[in-house]
Amino acid sequence: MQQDRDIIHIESLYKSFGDFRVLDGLDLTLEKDRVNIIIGRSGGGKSVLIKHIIGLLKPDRGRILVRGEDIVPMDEGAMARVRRDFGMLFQEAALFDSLNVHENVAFPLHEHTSKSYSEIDEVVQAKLAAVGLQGMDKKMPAELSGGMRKRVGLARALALEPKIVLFDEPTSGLDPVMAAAINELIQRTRQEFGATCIVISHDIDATMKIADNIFMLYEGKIIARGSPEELNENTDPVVRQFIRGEARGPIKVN
Ligand SMILES: Nc1ncnc2c1ncn2[C@@H]1O[C@H](COP(=O)(O)OP(=O)(O)OP(=O)(O)O)[C@@H](O)[C@H]1O
Repeated sequence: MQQDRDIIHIESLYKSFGDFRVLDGLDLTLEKDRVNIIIGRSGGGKSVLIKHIIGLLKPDRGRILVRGEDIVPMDEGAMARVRRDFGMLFQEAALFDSLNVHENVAFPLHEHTSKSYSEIDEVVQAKLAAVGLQGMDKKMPAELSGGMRKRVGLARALALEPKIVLFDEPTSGLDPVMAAAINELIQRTRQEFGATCIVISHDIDATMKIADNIFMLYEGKIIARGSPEELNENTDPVVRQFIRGEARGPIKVN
C-alpha cells in the first residue's frame, strides 16, 4: 500500500446478514485528495460498505486500512479517534430538528474541541459562508428546503476540518439546479478544504462530471474502477448497461 497516496485500502471484505451475502471479497483502494464516487444498484451494498469504512459495521472477514491503520480490530474508543478524521453528510442531512442552523453546525465543535464560544462562532460563520448560507444562523431546519438542509449538513460535516468527507447520495430528492450546486460544493470540498471525498451516487451524469475516480460495486465486489473516461470506455456488458442506464442487458430488473 502506498500510504502517502492511498487514504483507504480494503482487502477481501466479506459481510453477510444471515444467509444473504452483501460484500463478497471486495477490494478497494481510495486515493487521497480525490473525488472518489461509488456507483451501483439500489440495495447493492454501497451504504453497507460506507458503514464499514467508518466502523459502524464490522466485517465477517477482511482488512480495512484507514490512513494505514487497520480499523477492523479496533474497539469503540480507538474507533472514535479514527472517526475524527471523517465528516459525514447523510442522505437526509440528519440535522437536529430542535437546534437552529448555527447550533447544528456548532454542535461537533462543542463536542470535540475546547474552543471558546467566539472561536466556535468564527468557524461556524466561515463554514456557513463556504456553503452559501450566510445570515441563516437563526433558521430552524423545518424552515429550510431540502437543498439548504444538505448544505447545513455539509457545513456541519466540515466543521472539524475532516480529512475525509463521506457523502451518501448527496443530491437525492433535489431539483437539477440544487443538485448541480451540491455537486459543485463536493468539488470545492476537495479543492478548498483539501478533503478526500467519498461519494455514493445514483446520478451517473453528475458522477461523470465531478469524479476523479469511479468505482462500480456489483454483486459484492468492485467490478470496475477508473476515471470517467475509462468507465465510459469499459467494455464489460454489466458496466456498460449501468452507465448507459439501459433496461436490457445482463443486469436483471427484479
Ligand atoms: N443491518 C442490516 N441487517 C440486515 N440486512 C441489511 C442490513 N443493512 C443492510 N442490509 C441489506 O444489505 C443490502 C445492501 O444494502 P445497502 O443499504 O448497503 O444498499 P445500497 O447499495 O446503499 O442501496 P441504495 O442505493 O438503495 O441506498 C440490502 O439488501 C439491505 O437490505
